[in-house]
Amino acid sequence: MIRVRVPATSANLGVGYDCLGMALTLYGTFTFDFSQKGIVVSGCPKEYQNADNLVLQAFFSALRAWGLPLPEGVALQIDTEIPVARGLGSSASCIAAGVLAAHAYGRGSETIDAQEVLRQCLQLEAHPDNLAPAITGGLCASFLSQSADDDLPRPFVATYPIQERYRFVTVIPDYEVHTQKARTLLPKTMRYADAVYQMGRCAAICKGLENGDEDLVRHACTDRMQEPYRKQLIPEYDAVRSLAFANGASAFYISGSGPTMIAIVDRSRSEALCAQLADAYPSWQVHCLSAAEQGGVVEDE
Ligand SMILES: Nc1ncnc2c1ncn2[C@@H]1O[C@H](COP(=O)(O)OP(=O)(O)O)[C@@H](O)[C@H]1O
Ligand SMILES: N[C@@H](CCOP(=O)(O)O)C(=O)O
Repeated sequence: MIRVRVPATSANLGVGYDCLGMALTLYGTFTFDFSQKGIVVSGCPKEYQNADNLVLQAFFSALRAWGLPLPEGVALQIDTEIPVARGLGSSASCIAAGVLAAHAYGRGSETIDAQEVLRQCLQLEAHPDNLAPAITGGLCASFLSQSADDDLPRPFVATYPIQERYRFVTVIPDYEVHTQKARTLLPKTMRYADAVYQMGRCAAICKGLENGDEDLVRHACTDRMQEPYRKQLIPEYDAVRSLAFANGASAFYISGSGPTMIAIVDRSRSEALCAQLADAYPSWQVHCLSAAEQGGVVEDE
């Protein structure tokens, strides 16, 4: 039996499209039992209860890539707090869980090489922004680079701890947005001046989250690259944003490709803000989360 716990992740942080992401204290647990033949999947929506399940795809593709023996059967039980297609990295959590389980299954207690695990995960999701923090925890700035002797692009990840004072009030609408669809809304090119606007903010928000500079975070967290195009998928975006700022938020952004929205706030104001948003949207989930320092782990039985 192998059990893997993986955090939810919030990609982009508004201004870091496809390169920033952080782990949050909301978790999925994936339990693999190899005692019987055949494939059984439980604990997830019916449409994923089959051998095409993303967790199993990641598990088997990693075993094959590493030349490790395959089990004759897997019973996979999924217990997750991470909602599907809401912008909290459910797909990355599935992929990270599958690859970490393959490592534990085939390589036992051998030390995990996070870069190799991430490289394998990238076979199933091309952008590392959710996958990097799902594996390493914290706030990650990531990119891919391929030199002449690399067969595949190599991921590089800079990890920042997040100041304890911050809370991430996470507002999860009761409808889905699929990442592939949200990506089709984005333009193919960007003006030079907008790239300059974006780069400074993308670098600065990492420092502001690390050192607790709320004012820096507030001014850095204003995106021109994807939020203006995607907010049309979230009819309540403007109202939620206004309510968040009226109740003490320092910054506000669409998590990943949405529809979840996150208000960054000092912990002293976080419970009140959470209560306001939960009152305003009673059929939605509203959580007051912290940054998760730890990424995916194989738990002892
Ligand atoms: N428990 C699960 N089992 C299998 N596949 C899942 C599970 N949860 C999510 N997925 C896959 O991830 C997809 C959602 O990913 P995506 O659209 O990127 O949204 P997000 O990652 O923000 O939740 C689903 O359509 C499905 O393919
Ligand atoms: N950078 C990606 C992130 C998608 O995150 P998800 O949690 O919505 O899958 C994007 O913005 O498309």
